[in-house]
Amino acid sequence: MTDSSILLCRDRDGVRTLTLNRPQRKNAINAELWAVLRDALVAAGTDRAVRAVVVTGAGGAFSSGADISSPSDDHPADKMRRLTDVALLLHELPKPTIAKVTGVAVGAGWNLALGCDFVVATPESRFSQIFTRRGLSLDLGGSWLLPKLVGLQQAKRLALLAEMIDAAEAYALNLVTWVVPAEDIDGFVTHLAERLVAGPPVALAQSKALLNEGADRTMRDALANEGRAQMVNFATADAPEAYAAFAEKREPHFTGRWAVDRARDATDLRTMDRPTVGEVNA
Ligand SMILES: CCCCCCCCCCCCC/C=C/C(=O)SCCNC(=O)CCNC(=O)[C@H](O)C(C)(C)COP(=O)(O)OP(=O)(O)OC[C@H]1O[C@@H](n2cnc3c(N)ncnc32)[C@H](O)[C@@H]1OP(=O)(O)O
Repeated sequence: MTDSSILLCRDRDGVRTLTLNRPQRKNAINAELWAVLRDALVAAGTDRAVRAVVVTGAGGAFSSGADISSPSDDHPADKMRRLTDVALLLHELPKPTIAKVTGVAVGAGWNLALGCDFVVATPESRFSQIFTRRGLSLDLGGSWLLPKLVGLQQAKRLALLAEMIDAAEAYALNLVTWVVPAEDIDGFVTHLAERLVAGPPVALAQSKALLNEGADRTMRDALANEGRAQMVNFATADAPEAYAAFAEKREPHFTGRWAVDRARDATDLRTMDRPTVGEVNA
């Protein structure tokens, strides 16, 4: 498990919590923190004991985006590659991700939160696509995420005007999933993560990928993708377990293993071609 003083990694009951830990800079992300965050996302994606990931910030802020306190000497292209790596790893992580936002989330800091599957914020949280105030434009996937979440015109309003908005407005714009009182947010996120950990890992990963890709597909292609995903789900032990649990009127216990060889994990979908049922049962 990757751990460093600027990114804290904590595991509990299948939930890995990654905490940006540069509170003196509102958790601004410098070159070192981009690199550590990238490694932590790779580790979370491949560690089969990790069933859900929470990303948050220390010291009452989520993240103030890229560190602009001093011009770093690494090449801008290297910076952009690091941001690209983090954005894609987060987007394609085959596990549910939750951004727990207290305080500010601006620039790449906000898009780090939006790159998670769920955003939980407090009423005091504040958000800004602040880039243009720094002579920059959107990054960390903001140009893909914002139009999908709020529509093109509101995305341009947020990006071109770089306004600071509060959690209530962010929620109204579908940019926050839940707004929770500050005193309740830790318990809320813990319970949400527990619900996700109890789910079928393969089906959750498939559902996330289908929805991430679905909006850009034709209905015909989306249905074909759903069929392929369902074939994989049916090849795991989780589908028959769910049916048996229903018949026996009990809660299912999902493992994310193949039906034929229950010792084999099926959760490492990213590193293998999505097999058809025939291949798995061969
Ligand atoms: C292929 C070729 C490509 C070429 C491209 C070249 C481009 C180069 C590559 C660029 C890659 C990066 C892309 C950019 C991503 C971004 O995220 S840009 C946006 C950066 N972030 C900001 O501009 C936010 C700056 N901060 C603020 O506006 C405010 O701090 C706040 C977040 C609104 C909070 O305000 P407040 O609560 O009043 O706190 P402050 O007192 O302002 O801050 C407390 C201390 O923290 C320091 N700090 C805050 N934010 C940052 C930051 N982002 N970087 C560094 N330090 C920060 C702030 O200075 C205070 O410090 P002290 O004064 O020492 O107390």
